[in-house]
Amino acid sequence: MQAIELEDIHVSLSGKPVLRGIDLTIEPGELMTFLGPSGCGKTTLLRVIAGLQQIDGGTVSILGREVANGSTRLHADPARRGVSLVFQSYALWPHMKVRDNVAFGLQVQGMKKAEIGERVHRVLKVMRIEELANRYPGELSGGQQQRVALARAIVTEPGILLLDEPLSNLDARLRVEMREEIRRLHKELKTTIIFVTHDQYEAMTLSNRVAVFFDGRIVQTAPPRELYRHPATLQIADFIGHTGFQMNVLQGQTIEEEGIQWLQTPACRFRIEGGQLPADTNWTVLIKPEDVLLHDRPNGRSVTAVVTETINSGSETFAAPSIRRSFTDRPRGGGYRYLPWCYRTCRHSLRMREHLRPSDRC
Ligand SMILES: Nc1ncnc2c1ncn2[C@@H]1O[C@H](COP(=O)(O)OP(=O)(O)OP(=O)(O)O)[C@@H](O)[C@H]1O
Repeated sequence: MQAIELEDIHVSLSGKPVLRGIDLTIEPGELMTFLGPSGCGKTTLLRVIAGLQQIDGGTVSILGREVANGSTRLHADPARRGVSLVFQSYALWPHMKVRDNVAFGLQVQGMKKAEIGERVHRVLKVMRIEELANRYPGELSGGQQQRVALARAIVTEPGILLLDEPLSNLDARLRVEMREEIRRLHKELKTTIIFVTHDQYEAMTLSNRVAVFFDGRIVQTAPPRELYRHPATLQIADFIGHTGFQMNVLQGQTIEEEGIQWLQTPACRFRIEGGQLPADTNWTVLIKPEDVLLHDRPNGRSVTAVVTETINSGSETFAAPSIRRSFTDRPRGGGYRYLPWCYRTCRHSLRMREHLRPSDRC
């Protein structure tokens, strides 16, 4: 049985289509992220699953039970879907102590007092906030409030946990800590988790699978590594690149010389290995900055270039090597040709990282 099955979900808000035919299956115990630029419909889909948003078309099933159907107008109550939602704003009750905030959901369920006490204690321990039990939300830091919100969501032991950008209000360091916390929770509780974010780093480091949204549609669903290595479209390739540094995009054509097939681009040419491409066809070549390796002397397969600009971000130096000539025998015209961005991490080359300067040869 699947944890969640979405079939051809359509939602319009104020007459504007916001979800345009979403199909998605999430397996039990999966940690899936919804990733995409602002306004592409991630939160709306999360609200559809939680039951906070009616659908105009399609069906939603949770743990094998249909909970929404656009044709029959079925819309199961959010409280009866077995899901728990944590919003971007923690929405803790300010007049209640941490212990009471966490206990609230169990009280609503009519659980016995002794059992509530035991469960709350256990969850506070899991979230490592036992010592905060008697404080009010106003006496907590952002990260601590976030943990309380998560404790409140998991105390009812939901089969499915929905997290809507839960880390966006935290500073960089707390984000890393909370990410680890969510990963640990997922491992320990084996809950199905959907995590909404527009931060690709968060999506790539947290999830088993990522669903990439653009304009109300899911354009690719894949494990992070596959998404990174085999993006389905140029748009995804660009979105999943290094923040702030665009992918190098080259137009190329297949050519054949002495039985060897090459992909010729204005900057350089690539030998086609492991198969054949159709002859004399045009291709778009994507080169990730991190796949361009800098060497301080030619090695027979390298392209001679001059580094015209570098940007240092601390752990990495980005370089724009300008290629003077193609390494083919047929240079087309003189001068500079192309500026592929590349970057080096200290893992690859400490020396280059430290000594790289504009005008260094690479
Ligand atoms: N109540 C509403 N009425 C009309 N339009 C809405 C409403 N809520 C959301 N929208 C629109 O629906 C689209 C999708 O919104 P949604 O919040 O799902 O996007 P998102 O991908 O989660 O964005 P973000 O990352 O910024 O939170 C947006 O264009 C938004 O303006």
